[in-house]
Amino acid sequence: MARRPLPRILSNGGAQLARSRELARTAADSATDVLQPLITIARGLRRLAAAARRRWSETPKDRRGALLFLAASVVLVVALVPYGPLLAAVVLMAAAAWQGRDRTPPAPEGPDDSQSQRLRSLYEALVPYFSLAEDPDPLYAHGGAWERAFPAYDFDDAGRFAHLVIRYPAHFTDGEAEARTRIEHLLTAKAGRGREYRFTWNEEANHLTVDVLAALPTDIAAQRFVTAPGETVLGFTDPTGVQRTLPLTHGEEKRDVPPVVWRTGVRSTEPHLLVLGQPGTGTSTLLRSIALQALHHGDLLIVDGGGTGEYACLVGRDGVLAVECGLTGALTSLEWAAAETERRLIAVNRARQEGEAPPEDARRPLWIFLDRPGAFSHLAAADGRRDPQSLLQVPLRHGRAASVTVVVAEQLDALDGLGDAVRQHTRARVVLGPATAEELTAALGAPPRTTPVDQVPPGRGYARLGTGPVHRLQVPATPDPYDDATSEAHRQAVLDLLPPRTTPADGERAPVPVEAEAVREREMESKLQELGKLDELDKLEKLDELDKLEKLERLEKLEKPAEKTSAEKEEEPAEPAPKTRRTDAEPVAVAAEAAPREAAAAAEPAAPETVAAKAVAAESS
Ligand SMILES: Nc1ncnc2c1ncn2[C@@H]1O[C@H](COP(=O)(O)OP(=O)(O)OP(=O)(O)O)[C@@H](O)[C@H]1O
Repeated sequence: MARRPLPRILSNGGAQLARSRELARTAADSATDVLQPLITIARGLRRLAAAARRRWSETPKDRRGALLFLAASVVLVVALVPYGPLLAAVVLMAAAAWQGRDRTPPAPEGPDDSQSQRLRSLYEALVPYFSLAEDPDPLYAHGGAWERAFPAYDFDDAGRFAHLVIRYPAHFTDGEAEARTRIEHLLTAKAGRGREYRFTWNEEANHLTVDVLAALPTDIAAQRFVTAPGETVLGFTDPTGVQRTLPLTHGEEKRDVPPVVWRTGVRSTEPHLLVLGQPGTGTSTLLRSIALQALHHGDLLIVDGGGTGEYACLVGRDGVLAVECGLTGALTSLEWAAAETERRLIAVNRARQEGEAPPEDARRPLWIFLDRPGAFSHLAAADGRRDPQSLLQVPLRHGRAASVTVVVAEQLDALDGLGDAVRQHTRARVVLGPATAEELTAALGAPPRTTPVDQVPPGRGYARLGTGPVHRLQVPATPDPYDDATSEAHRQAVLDLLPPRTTPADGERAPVPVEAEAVREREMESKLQELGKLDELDKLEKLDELDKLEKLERLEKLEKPAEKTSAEKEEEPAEPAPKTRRTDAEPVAVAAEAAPREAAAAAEPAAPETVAAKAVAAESS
């Protein structure tokens, strides 16, 4: 059956409604202008009537008769006098017009004393920078008129500058970064530190505009953002920075907030991301936020050099191929990722040559997250093994065509330790936490247009996509749900976004019947006694049952490899076992973590995952 088109109001209703609203607003404005005298007279009549009513109610009852008589006499006289009614109407209208006039007191013109004082002292401070000895008509001179130099200004309730336009002489070298920076430093100091300012230099008009920026919202929790496939929300920024807003829910409330959206995939010009920041500034949180968004359309591989278990909530989730915390696991996974990128490239090229669409398993986005690669590089160098960063070359170079995206997070001071490939190919950059203008320029490739401040909340920083502008950024709160310090609302928000677990998490076991569990626990305790680890029992009491069992298993693991000779170790297969998750029509369950884990345990006998993780943390601390 042929489908009937929607009524026009529904198909392009948005534009029509907007136009109609605009027309209605214009008509209302014009009508208000034309009818202004009538409105004033009506308002005046209302006020006169109210005054008459008040007078009547205030008059004592015994005098009301006399008042009524007086009013009636006046009406009679007016009626009898020639042109009396006409004159009375004119007088009444005039009185109403006078009473109905707009009585809002005009805003006081010009600044008050303290504001004038501020403007004058700022003017005097600028004189050495903007004056020239041989200038015949100086705009800036000691004791000169600040009114000419500051054509517009605004103060906040605390009496500090909120907005300021500064005129400067044409001879000022506004094209030189150092000259501008000098002025910006001075203005930041004079206008009050601890606030963020945006400086807009209008070189054509010789104007500098200074705006104080409001703090970015820190109360936005993780949630399903309304974005297209291939779009990732890094965080939120100023409304002037971007042309789009995202509808968000905040408890019961709904609001629109301007996002910083990063586009990945085949058409992206900045297909990989580098996140930098001081420890504790929220880099892992940003990676977790991106991972939760990426999981809707793709598969993830997470390699965590921080070793603090920040990604434990993702282990075994549908779409999460692996979460690696040890060096061997990291190397194995990244080797697989490099091979998978090559496989995808070949598949895509073959499909193109045959004039067909690339196969689904070469198009499904694959995300590689590498948190703190520097820690692994250090370990690998100490152990004489390959630097995991070198395995990122292929995904970084060819990832775009193969729908492979790399996200690297590193500490700001370790920027130089990152490999060339990482630095060259991560054209999307984020810096979180306090950073100097020089550090920001080195990391982002351009200075921010706003003044960095020393005290910022976690998740606050700057983002730059390719050669675009530097945006202020606040990452949505996406805490580790297993962290005790996480609030219940934020924990639930993250848990709601996690896909179901399809494979047992690494180290997890199927629920053990209660009896069997008790037997295992007895076994464990006797084993600990044998090992002379009785003091450990105190600590273990605090853990729940499963944790105890897990610990026992790790102890067993620690014992076994120690018995092997190094020759035996070399004989063991170190062959990587790729954890492929096929995404074509016949999905195969994630080739569970077990295989690579076993390979990892075999190839790295003296350092099982947790030990390696602790070592990494110790190395880096
Ligand atoms: N956007 C955010 N909103 C609210 N809290 C945040 C945000 N980002 C981080 N935090 C909080 O700040 C703390 C540190 O965050 P996170 O662990 O992500 O930092 P990090 O830079 O990875 O630090 P480290 O390198 O020490 O792991 C955590 O308690 C986290 O909940």
